Amino acid sequence: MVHLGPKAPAHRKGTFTDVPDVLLAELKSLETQFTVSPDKLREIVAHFINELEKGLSVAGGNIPMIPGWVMDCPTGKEKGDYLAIDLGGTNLRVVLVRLGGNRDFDTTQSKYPLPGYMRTATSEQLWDFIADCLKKFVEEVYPEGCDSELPLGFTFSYPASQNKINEGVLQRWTKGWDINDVEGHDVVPMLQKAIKKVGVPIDVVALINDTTGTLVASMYTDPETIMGLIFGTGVNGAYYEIVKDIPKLQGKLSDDIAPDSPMAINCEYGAFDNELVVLPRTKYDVQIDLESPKPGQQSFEKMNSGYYLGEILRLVLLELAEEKQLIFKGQDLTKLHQAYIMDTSFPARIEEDPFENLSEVYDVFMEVLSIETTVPERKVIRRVCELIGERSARLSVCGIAAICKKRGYTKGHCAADGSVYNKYPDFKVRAAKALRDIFQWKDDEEDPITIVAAEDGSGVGAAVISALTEKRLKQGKSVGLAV
Ligand SMILES: Nc1ncnc2c1ncn2[C@@H]1O[C@H](COP(=O)(O)OP(=O)(O)O)[C@@H](O)[C@H]1O
Ligand SMILES: O=P(O)(O)OC[C@H]1O[C@@H](O)[C@H](O)[C@@H](O)[C@@H]1O
Repeated sequence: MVHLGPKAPAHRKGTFTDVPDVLLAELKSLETQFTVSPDKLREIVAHFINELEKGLSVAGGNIPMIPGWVMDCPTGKEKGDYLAIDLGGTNLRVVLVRLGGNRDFDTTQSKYPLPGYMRTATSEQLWDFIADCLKKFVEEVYPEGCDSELPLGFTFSYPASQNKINEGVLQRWTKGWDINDVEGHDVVPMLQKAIKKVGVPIDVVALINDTTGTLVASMYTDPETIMGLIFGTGVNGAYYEIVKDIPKLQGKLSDDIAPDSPMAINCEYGAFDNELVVLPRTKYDVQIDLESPKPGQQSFEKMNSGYYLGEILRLVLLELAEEKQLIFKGQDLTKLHQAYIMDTSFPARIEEDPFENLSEVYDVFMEVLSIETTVPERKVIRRVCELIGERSARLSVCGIAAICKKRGYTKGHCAADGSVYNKYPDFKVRAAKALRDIFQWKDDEEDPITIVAAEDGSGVGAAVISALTEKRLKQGKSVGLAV
C-alpha cells in the first residue's frame, strides 16, 4: 500500500460573495490602475528599445548602459580558485569559487545579512563591515592561513561607472541606500584599504555588477544564455553588445579591442523612463518615489522590485483603512503606518495561502501588524497582492523584450536570479505570459525565448570574470579605456 500522505490543498476557489459591494468597487478601481494590457506592454517595450540605444549614445539618456569591460565570452574552460563578494541590497555574501575548467565549479560560501543601519551608515562603517566579513571567511576557509594573495571579484550591485575592470565610480545609490562620501568615488580603493587594515592577503582584480556576473556565470555553464537578469531587491539586466554599436566608446579603445568584439553592458535599467513617458504609475508609486531618498530616480525599479512591492501593498491598505474607512475598522493601525514594515515576503506569503478562509493571511497580519482581519478583508488583501505581483512580473519582462529586439535575438535563455524571481509565487508563469503577450507567439508554439534560473552570478560570475581578466592581462590586452 503506497502511503501518499495528506493531499496538498486544492487551489482556492476564491469567491467574493461575502465581500461588501463598496469594497468590490474599490477592487475594480485598483484592477484598472494595476493591470498592464498587452498593448501597453508593447508600447513600453518600444520606448525601452529607444532608451537602451540612447544610453549607449554619446549624449546618454535615462538608462546608464555601463560598459563592464568583460570583452570575452566564457569558454567553460576557465580554471582556478577565486574569492568573490556580493554586496546586494539585503545581504553580503562571500564565496570561494573553484572553477573546474569543464563548465563545472564548486563553491564555499557564507551569507551575512546587512545590519539595518547599513543603508545610511558612514562610508567607513560599510567598508570595515565588508572587510571584517572577508577576514572571518578567510580564517574559516584557510584555518592555517593562506600564503599567496587571493584574487577577488567584487560584485557591487549599484550603478558604478567603469573606465577599467578594477574600477567602479558609484553614480548613485539605489534601493533605499544613502551612505555619504561614496557617490562619485571609485569604491575599489575604498574596499582595498579596508582589507589592508584587517590584514588579509586579497587583491581586488575586478569590480562587476551582479547582472554582468549572472550573464557570464550562466554562459559558462549554458552557451544558450543571451542575458543576465536580477529580480531581487532591485531590478536590472546585462547582455553582450558589440563594440561598434556603442557610440560612446568610439575612439576611446586600444587597438586590441576589435570593433566586432563583444562588450558586456550593465544596463542599470531600473532607471528606465525616469522622464515618465510611458510607465503606468499609480498614486502609490508616486508617493513611494517622493518619500524615497532619491525622488525621480529608478522609476521602473520602484514599480516592480523586491524592495518596493511590500510598501506598495502597505500604501493601498492604509488608504482603504484610513482614508476610505472600509477595512480594519476599530483596529490599531500604528504598525500599518510604519514605512517598509512589509518586505516583499509579506505579499508573497499572502499569495501562497492555499486556504479558502486565508488563515495564513490572518496569522501574518496578527504577527506583523497586530491587526485582526475578517475573511472578506483577507480576500480583498489577497486580490490586491495579486494585482501588485502580476504588474511586477509583467513590467519586469519589458527589459528582456527590449534587449532581445534591439540585439535581434529570436531565441535563447534569459538567466534570472534574485528572491523575487526565485520566491515570489507565480512570478515565472506571469513573466512567461507577459513575454508571450509582447512577442505574440502562436499558442501551439514552444516559447523560443525563456527565462531560466541563473547560475550564481555574484559568486561564480565574479570568479569567471576574474579569470577572463587575468587571461587578458597575461596576453597584454587592455581591460579598460585606452590610457
Ligand atoms: N518570499 C519572497 N518572495 C519575494 N520576494 C522576497 C521574498 N523574501 C524576500 N523577498 C525580497 O527579496 C529581496 C531580497 O532579494 P535577494 O535577491 O535575496 O537579495 P539581494 O537583493 O541583496 O541580492 C528583498 O527586497 C525582499 O523583500
Ligand atoms: O541584487 P540586487 O540587490 O537586487 O540588485 C539588483 C539591481 O538593483 C539596482 O538597484 C542596482 O542599481 C543594480 O546595480 C542591481 O543589479
